[in-house]
Amino acid sequence: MRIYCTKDYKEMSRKAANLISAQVIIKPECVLGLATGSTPIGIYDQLVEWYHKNDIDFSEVTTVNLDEYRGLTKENDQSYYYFMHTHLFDRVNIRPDHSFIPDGTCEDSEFECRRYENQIRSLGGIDMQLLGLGRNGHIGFNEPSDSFAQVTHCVDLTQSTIDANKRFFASEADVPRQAYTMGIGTILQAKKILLVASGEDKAEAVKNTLFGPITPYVPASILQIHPDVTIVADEAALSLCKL
Ligand SMILES: N[C@@H]1[C@@H](O)[C@H](O)[C@@H](COP(=O)(O)O)O[C@@H]1O
Repeated sequence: MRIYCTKDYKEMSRKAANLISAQVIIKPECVLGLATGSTPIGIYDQLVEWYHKNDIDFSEVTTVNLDEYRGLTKENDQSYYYFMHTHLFDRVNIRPDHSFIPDGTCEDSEFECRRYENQIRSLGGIDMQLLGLGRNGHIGFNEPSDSFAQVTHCVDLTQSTIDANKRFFASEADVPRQAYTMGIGTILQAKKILLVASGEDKAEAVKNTLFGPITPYVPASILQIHPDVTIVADEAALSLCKL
């Protein structure tokens, strides 16, 4: 596990964007696993800036997203589909038929989860998976639980996640209670994993992820056993770790 400690959010974003850009340079036809949440926004902005300077080309890249709220349409400005289009897809040359996100409107959850998992497999797996970190240690929407979920599945969001994400919605009642997410197994099969974290409110989760016991109660802790994980976090997020 490589750990980069950056001064602040801006530096974290640039460092992580550099690693993604290196992946695209090494393998232009790579499959990038992407994440949502407020943390990756600076990374996407940086990639867009480099795209305009012709320093990165997404024309052969395929993307797969970690998760999507169940029940939100693509037009809903809180859907992860909308988020990805606003922050990245509509601003660079990723081909529309080369980006995949679970379909939040599919009511048959078993069908949708199987379809999405097969989609990722048919692409040959993920070369680099970008991950944010929930305050309770969740990755994607894999919430703390008594076992690690293998494949893409439908989850009931915890109150902690609903509370953390309600800032994006008009009211708490509008926050979806369920989501489709890649499983821990899906994530761990990525060849490389890039975890980003910023701010003091992630410090406890970062400490438990990096140095705590490997337990499904801190889903990100399983990253300790993946052979190629890079963490890029700012000083505040690493403030409880003795490096
Ligand atoms: N499903 C997403 C996660 O993928 C993300 O990592 C987390 C943290 O978000 P933020 O970066 O806004 O703290 O939020 C959501 O729950």
